Amino acid sequence: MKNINPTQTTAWKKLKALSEEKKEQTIQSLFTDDARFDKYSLRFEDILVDYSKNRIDEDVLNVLFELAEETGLKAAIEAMFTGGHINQTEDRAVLHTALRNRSNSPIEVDGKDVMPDVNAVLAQMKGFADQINAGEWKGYTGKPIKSLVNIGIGGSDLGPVMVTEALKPYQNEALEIYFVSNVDGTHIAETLKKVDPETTLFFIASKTFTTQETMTNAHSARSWFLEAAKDESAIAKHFVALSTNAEAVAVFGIDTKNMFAFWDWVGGRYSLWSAIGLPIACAIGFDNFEKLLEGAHAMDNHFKETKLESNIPVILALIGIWNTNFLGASSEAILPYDQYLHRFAAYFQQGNMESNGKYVSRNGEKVDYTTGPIIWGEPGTNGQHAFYQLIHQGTHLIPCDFIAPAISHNPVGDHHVKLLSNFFAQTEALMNGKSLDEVKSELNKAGKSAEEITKLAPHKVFEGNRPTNSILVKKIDPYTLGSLVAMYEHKIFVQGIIWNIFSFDQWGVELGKVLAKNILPELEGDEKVSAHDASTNGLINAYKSMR
Ligand SMILES: O=P(O)(O)OC[C@H]1O[C@@](O)(CO)[C@@H](O)[C@@H]1O
Repeated sequence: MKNINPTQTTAWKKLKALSEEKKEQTIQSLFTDDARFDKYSLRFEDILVDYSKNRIDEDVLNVLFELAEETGLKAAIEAMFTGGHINQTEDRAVLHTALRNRSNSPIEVDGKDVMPDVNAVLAQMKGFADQINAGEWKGYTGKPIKSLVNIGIGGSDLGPVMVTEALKPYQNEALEIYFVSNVDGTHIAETLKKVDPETTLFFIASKTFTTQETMTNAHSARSWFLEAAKDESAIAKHFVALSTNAEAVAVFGIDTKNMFAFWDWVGGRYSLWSAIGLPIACAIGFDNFEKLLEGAHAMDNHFKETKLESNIPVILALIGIWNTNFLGASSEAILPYDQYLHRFAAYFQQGNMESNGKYVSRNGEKVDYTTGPIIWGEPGTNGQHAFYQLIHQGTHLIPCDFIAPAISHNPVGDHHVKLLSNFFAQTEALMNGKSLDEVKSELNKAGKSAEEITKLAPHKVFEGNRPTNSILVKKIDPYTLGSLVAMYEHKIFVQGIIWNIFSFDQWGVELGKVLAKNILPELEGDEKVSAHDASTNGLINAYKSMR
């Protein structure tokens, strides 16, 4: 893989010049004819991606593709899919694509084809999920399992949460699924109120099986369970482990035959396709989990095989770079017009920000350009009543991805057409805005006086020219969701390559954890602490005086 400072490339310098040359250009002015939609939208099976409402034209896009070429994107894609150790700081391959490699073509890591192991775990997951769904997995009193509790955090939580919420229409109604992630005792306490130890199965989901929150919650769940079951032999019927760390699983007291393994070349935030996805497979059935894998695999093939100019993840990534590095955006909003997708943005907060929230480049130097954006978002239409004021009339440029299904799982009355009318209207409004003349004319028609118009008009003008992508899918089903998630994963990958950063480690999460471990024992007893700065000492001592 190349190791190029992107700002040193010819393309970057050209883009800089273009951004200067075109700084007065508006999106609206680019819609000189109807051809623009056809030219700047792409169809991938049941997914339509319309990127025409961006501040891009042919000049800009062509140079963005040159940037991708100059930074060695094609070779980087090949390196990932073929098991190269592209996660260089951890000396690991990055092969979440192997987990959904439905072609079963060999993929080697360090000379060994990983597909037999991948398929063995998938078979183990199928066997288990089928038993759970058939009510054949019995608890210690012989009752079938009816409550699933996943205990995990970060990538061991966000993916299963997002997918089971997104695919709730496909969930086995005989099963309830809960997720505990926060070490705050409230999370486990409130969850355990809802379940019965005789009919509850716990997934202890942790790649490392060392994460403080997860192990604390797991031990609390174990204690709660044994208060009822008494006999430790019952653990085997109610606890399974999803991990790469068999030794730690055994130490916890879970039989390793109840362990569903995955491997160090699966990043936590890319792990929902692995054993971490077992609660998904149990909740929606293994057949639907397989469709999720198939949808992601189809997008993998698109990403791997399609020329840059028609490659959806590449285009989304390049437009993101244009917005971030040349138009000054620092965040991106993901706005799904689908209530079932209410955790979709949260999932990609980790997926994107833990991957590209880096300020040191692949050659160990501090970058002199912006890298990963802040990702945020809420479902539409709720966001319209919360933060769209800023998106429309704030001082920040916030590129937005609008996502919507053409078909709802809940065709209640005229709800869906109203939802979609807002989905279509918002990107139109963000692009076209409303001019001062239009505002004055409206106020005039409303009978406002000249003085009132003068006072009010400036506040009612919408500058517009705010970039958006519209992603319209036929329906949020397992296959389509798989494709959508993979699409965003590959967008993140492309941006990491161009920004010349390592997207698959996460050293930035370590310092806080270490300091927390140092402080933990200091919170015992009543003696004052003085080992820290005045603020941290002050806070800890105030806490001690309050409790
Ligand atoms: O799955 P595990 O090993 O318990 O890690 C949980 C999460 O913690 C991290 O912050 C890494 O420490 C995320 O990258 C990861 O998804």
